[in-house]
Amino acid sequence: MTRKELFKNTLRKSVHAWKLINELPLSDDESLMLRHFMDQPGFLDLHWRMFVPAIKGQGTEEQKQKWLPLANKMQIIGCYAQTELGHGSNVQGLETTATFDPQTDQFILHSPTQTSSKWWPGGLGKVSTHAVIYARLITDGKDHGVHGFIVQLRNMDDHSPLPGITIGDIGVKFGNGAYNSMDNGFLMFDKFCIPRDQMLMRLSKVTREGKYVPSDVPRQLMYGTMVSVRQTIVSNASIAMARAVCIATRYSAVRRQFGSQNGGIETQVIDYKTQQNRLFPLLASAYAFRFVGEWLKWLYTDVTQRLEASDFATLPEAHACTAGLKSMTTSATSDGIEECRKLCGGHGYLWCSGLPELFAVYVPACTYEGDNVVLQLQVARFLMKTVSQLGSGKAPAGTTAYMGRAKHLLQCRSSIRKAEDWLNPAMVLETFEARALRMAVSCANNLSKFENQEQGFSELLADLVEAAIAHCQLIVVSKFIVKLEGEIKGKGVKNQLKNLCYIYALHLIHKHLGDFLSTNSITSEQASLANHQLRSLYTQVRPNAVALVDAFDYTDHYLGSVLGRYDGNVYPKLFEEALKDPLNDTVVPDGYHEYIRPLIKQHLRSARL
Ligand SMILES: CC/C=C\C/C=C\C/C=C\CCCC(=O)SCCNC(=O)CCNC(=O)[C@H](O)C(C)(C)COP(=O)(O)OP(=O)(O)OC[C@H]1O[C@@H](n2cnc3c(N)ncnc32)[C@H](O)[C@@H]1OP(=O)(O)O
Ligand SMILES: Cc1cc2nc3c(=O)[nH]c(=O)nc-3n(C[C@H](O)[C@H](O)[C@H](O)COP(=O)(O)OP(=O)(O)OC[C@H]3O[C@@H](n4cnc5c(N)ncnc54)[C@H](O)[C@@H]3O)c2cc1C
Repeated sequence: MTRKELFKNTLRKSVHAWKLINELPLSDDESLMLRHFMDQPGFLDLHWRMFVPAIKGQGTEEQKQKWLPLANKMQIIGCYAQTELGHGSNVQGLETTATFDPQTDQFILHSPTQTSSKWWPGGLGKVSTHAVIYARLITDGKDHGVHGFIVQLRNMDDHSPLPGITIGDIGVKFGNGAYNSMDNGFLMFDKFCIPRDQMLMRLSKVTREGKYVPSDVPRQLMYGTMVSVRQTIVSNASIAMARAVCIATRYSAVRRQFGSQNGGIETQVIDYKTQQNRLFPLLASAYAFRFVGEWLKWLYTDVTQRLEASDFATLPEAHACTAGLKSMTTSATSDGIEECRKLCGGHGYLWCSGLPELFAVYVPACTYEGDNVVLQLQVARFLMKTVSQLGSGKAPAGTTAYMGRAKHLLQCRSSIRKAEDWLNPAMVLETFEARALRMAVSCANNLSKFENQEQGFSELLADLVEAAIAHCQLIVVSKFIVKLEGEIKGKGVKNQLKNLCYIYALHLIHKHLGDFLSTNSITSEQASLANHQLRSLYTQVRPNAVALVDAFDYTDHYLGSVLGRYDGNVYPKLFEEALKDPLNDTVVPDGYHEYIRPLIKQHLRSARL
């Protein structure tokens, strides 16, 4: 499809999905599943996952009563317009202004520079009638920082931009289809006025007289919508990873290369230890991210309930966990999808393998909802704060509770003696805890050598990110282990999950061996025992690998992959797909008479001379 066709077709699908949601009717959770099966980025994502939650989280009761019924019935369509051309990560650096005018009781929205243009918001370019806009609030010449406002963008009769608003699509993005179904947009305000009651005023207010009244709740609640979406992105990482792994596993069982004895059949590529060493950790990650996603959903629900009761104690941890796990799981999934493409050899590069499109549509997850490095630095700040409070009498809680055992974890030596010890959950956990804590403490010690903490933080950014990743990996491993300790239905399922859990943990040890050795969390002998155990786990997973991806229950239609077909009938279907290509519509291609024939003839002439 051309971009215009793709965009219009996504509108058609979105509106059809909305019709089904109402007619069937579907619950909120089922509606999200429908979005998942629609399988194309579109304006509904931003409307439901960001615009509506932003109003719910930051609007007053009155504002919610006014706007939510309209949004819930989709009589208005909204997006989340925070990022600008010049600033995305640095939200406090946004430039759009919202200046209160006491004469008219309005805010004047203005884009003072080119870099202050809103740039990237999904659904903004062509669809949304409204947006939650983030702008610097100015009253009486004073800048109160960034706040949210509900703004109508387009005329409700003919969809034209309202006077004072310049709006459009930012252009083609990575890939052919992929994220191009979405109208990520730009927007500039030229002294555009909105009524005062369209500032989202749950967190702070501007009175009729123009007085700014900050609230006593943390200003970070303004970032609440991002916390909510980061949480869903973690579960989505599992879905995308599982999809790629399903394709690569099924195809690896079908594909044969080398190893034929006396004209017999060749070896299935899935039987090569190198293939297993690349594939099975990704299979394990798909399961691991699912379980950590379930846990994160619980954590998010818990913090939301606490916030409603004005208990803000767990907000920093919820922020650190959602930011860190969003970052870690999306980076691993993007890399994992690309690895699955390579695991499928040359055919993985064909569009009909389903992998190029999956990669192209998935990879911006490393950037949107917070650049992955910037987010790990938030985790690092949280860890440095926790380390600095050790010994102050305030016991670390939640995912940093292990830091409360710092005295032991800083000096303990791993008691792994044989390969099977690496299947002991307590020993594995202690190894990850020791590594994470020692990396964090080492950063804290290095930081303390700087007179200026901010300068030290800047100097140590790379180490801090690694410490944050170590902490996040510990969370994922520990939540997988907790899952195994709970009730698991199905004969033999627990054993399979156990294998995957230890593959996940041990492959991380192998991958980050430098960390584990340099922190003395394990010795090189213990590392080689871990590798030995890992190989043994691969052998145990091998006979069940296809069943473990079938368990994701993805239909052929959803997978959209000739290589990942359930029936394994890959080669005839590759031919069928090839023959569908428009280049094969004619035997002699367009351009033959114009370019190929004259070229050949010229050679023939010179050959005769
Ligand atoms: C597959 C699809 C799935 C779902 C579909 C849904 C949607 C469609 C898909 C994509 C849509 C994408 C939409 C977007 O991208 S919207 C734009 C997203 N933008 C960002 O994420 C920007 C990232 N930047 C930030 O979040 C912040 O600027 C920052 C990096 C966190 C820094 O903020 P700043 O105010 O300067 O804070 P600091 O000075 O660093 O920290 C102050 C203090 O605040 C704490 N903090 C920061 N953020 C939060 C938060 N969210 N919640 C709670 N607390 C927070 C921070 O830890 C620090 O605490 P101290 O105790 O140390 O003071
Ligand atoms: C597909 C897609 C959809 C999007 N949808 C929306 C949307 O609906 N609404 C919306 O408001 N926005 C949206 N965005 C914007 C998105 O949220 C931002 O692009 C994202 O937050 C990253 O910010 P940035 O572009 O400013 O990156 P930058 O911050 O400019 O990052 C550039 C580089 O600088 C590094 N860097 C930046 N700051 C630091 C630091 N402090 N320390 C170390 N390194 C640093 C980063 O790691 C990165 O390598 C979308 C983006 C994409 C790609």
